[in-house]
Amino acid sequence: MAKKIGVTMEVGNDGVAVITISNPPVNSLASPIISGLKEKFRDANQRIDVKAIVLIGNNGRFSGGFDINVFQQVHKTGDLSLMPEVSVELVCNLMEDSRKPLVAAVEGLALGGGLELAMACHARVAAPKAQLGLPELTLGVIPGFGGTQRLPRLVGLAKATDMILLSKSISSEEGQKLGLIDALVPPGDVLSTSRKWALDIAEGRKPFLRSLHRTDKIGSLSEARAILKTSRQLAKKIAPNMPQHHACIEVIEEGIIHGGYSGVLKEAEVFKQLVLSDTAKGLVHVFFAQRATSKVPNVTDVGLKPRPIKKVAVIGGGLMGSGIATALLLSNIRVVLKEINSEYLMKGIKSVEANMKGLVSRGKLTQDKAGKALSLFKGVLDYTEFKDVDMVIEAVIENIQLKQNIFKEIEKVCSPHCILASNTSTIDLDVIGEKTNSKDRIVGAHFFSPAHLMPLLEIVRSKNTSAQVILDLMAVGKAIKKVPVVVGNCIGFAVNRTFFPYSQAAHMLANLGVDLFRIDSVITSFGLPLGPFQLGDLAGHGIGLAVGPIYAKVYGDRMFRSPMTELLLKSGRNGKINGKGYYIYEKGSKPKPDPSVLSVVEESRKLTNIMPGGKPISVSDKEIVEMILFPVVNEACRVLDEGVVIRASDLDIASVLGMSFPSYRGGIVFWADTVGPKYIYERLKRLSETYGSFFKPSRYLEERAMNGMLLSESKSSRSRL
Ligand SMILES: C[C@H](O)CC(=O)SCCNC(=O)CCNC(=O)[C@H](O)C(C)(C)COP(=O)(O)OP(=O)(O)OC[C@H]1O[C@@H](n2cnc3c(N)ncnc32)[C@H](O)[C@@H]1OP(=O)(O)O
Repeated sequence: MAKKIGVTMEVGNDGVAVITISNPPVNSLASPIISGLKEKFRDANQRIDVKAIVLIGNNGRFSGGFDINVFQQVHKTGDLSLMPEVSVELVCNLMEDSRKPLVAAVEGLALGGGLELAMACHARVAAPKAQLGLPELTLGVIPGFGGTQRLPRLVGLAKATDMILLSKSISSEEGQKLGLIDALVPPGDVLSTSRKWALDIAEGRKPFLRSLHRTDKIGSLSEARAILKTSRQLAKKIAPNMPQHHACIEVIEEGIIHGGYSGVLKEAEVFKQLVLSDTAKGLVHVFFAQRATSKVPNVTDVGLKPRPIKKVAVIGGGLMGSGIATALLLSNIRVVLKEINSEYLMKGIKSVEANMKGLVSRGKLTQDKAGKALSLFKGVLDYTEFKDVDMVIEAVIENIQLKQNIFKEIEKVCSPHCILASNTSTIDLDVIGEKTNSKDRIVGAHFFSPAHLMPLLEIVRSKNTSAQVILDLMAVGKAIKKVPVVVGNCIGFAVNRTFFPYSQAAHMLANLGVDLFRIDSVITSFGLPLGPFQLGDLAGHGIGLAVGPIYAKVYGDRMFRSPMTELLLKSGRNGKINGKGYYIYEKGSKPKPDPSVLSVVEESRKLTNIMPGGKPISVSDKEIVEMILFPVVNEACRVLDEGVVIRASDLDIASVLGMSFPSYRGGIVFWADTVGPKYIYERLKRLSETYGSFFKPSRYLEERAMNGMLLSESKSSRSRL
């Protein structure tokens, strides 16, 4: 059925014109909506039978904001004229300065441009629990329909900068307390109360307030300057590599100093500059890429419905198992945690409790909700409870035989429709399920540590996994607030496989004589939260040593073998777990580089003996980034070539959410396309001539570079999914 897009106006006997935005699913402000709004407001202002106006969104949602597809069009074409004129012509002139009062009837959500339209109305009536916010900075732009000016005037400068800089939305209940919402009424009364409110303004019973003209919440200039100073410090901390936060503060300041209208004009100018920034391109790409992950051919488009998953068994109460159990419990899914003895079981239970406590102490969870979640939790030592679970997630150590035995056992004790998932990060699913007759029910549920906090869930599909099982796991992933990305079966799957050269390249550079702390600092300046050495410390070097041979078996042609990890472990450094790795970890303080680790590095350098002429190489920061991340891009090319992901943008999301690759760079493939496949190919080729096959460009990269194609351009469907 075609979507009904447009703006309608109905004038009631009471003289109130109700203008309705219809653009499912979120009533985004696409170009036809904007021209429709202009037309209807003009019309309503001219008609003598209209005394007042109510603006509402169809189907219980006010508006999700400006149509983000238009940003994408602008990015593709570079044509800024695709952006309609809204801020002055529609919002200031036709709405806020209208002679007839205008009330926003807010239900569901008013985000971005949606909230900006509501703020240009002369009052706002809302239903409970509506979501209100200006999330534009997450798209690399600033609010562009006057939000930078009107929000501070309605809720105060401190709250407004907090909401805008952190893209934090609030509920209509909080909005009412702050003065953003004038009346909170039951959902069924929103329209009738709005009509009445509009007439009350028209007939002088309620004030005719124009947000942009208000000054009562702004405070004195010196107070405002103090708040903006704090905001600048916040922006520096949270977004050191992004332009929109600082730009937004400048625009807000303009309005404080020179008045709201001057602020609106500056906002429009800065908005246009930012739309075309690389940051906006990356972030808008990530917005759509994330939504694309929920479209899986032959799974989500074949009429299947997800089955309810109410009870899950988790096998193994270690770091991963307890994190997974926590994530499930937080979404009201019953969990039985199985361990092999009571000591391990107690440890697992305590970890889950500690996870909950951590969330409560950081204000992310109420004590009451933590208590409720824990009431759904049970520890067990045998399989009795498994007979009625809907899904098992195995999260034991990476040992093939152990996993094979567990799957053989659970196949017997669980019902025939129970999903059998493994949280393995490296082992082939076909091998895990080898001893069972249930290959269609076996699936990978690869969480990232800490599993109750990290947002990515890699769903690994073997050639036998059924579409229903994939769909069920996708639904569970969404229910526990993860972003599920469906990937194919190979060693390391999409994320760990793509990033396995990350630490190896770092080891190579360190063995070539580059300071390891400098490497970490260059990579964090690029935008990853942890450099490769600190990341190794966090994961624990024991794990690195254990999975190394598994990767070497299949990707041996492009491995750099460094003795550093072994030497590190020999010197008693396992990373954060035992307080000592490349860095020193002390409770309550930030990790400190440990100069004494340099003797380990020296020993490694002696053993590898790869420094040309025995002397450390000299490299720029840019070269460090290229030597660390281009091999990652190279592996991403192989992942694309082999069809391990459905589409290149899935790998972008997986890299952003699984490896914290900076979202403003759009993910690993998007970033590589920005740098240019030809440039990357040529750099890798030269590096491989100097330093060997670790850098050898893949066939996919070479083909793309030679043909002038982007890495993300899809070719024929060689997907293994
Ligand atoms: C000038 C202005 O200041 C600039 C702006 O207004 S920029 C836009 C600001 N608004 C936003 O950032 C809100 C973005 N949207 C969201 O956060 C969420 O979509 C939401 C909270 C509105 C709804 O969430 P949810 O119900 O989970 O649905 P979700 O899957 O995200 O979206 C449903 C569909 O609507 C689309 N959509 C959501 N908001 C959209 C928007 N503003 N423009 C275009 N499409 C949008 C999504 O792409 C998705 O499409 P698909 O089904 O084809 O994949």
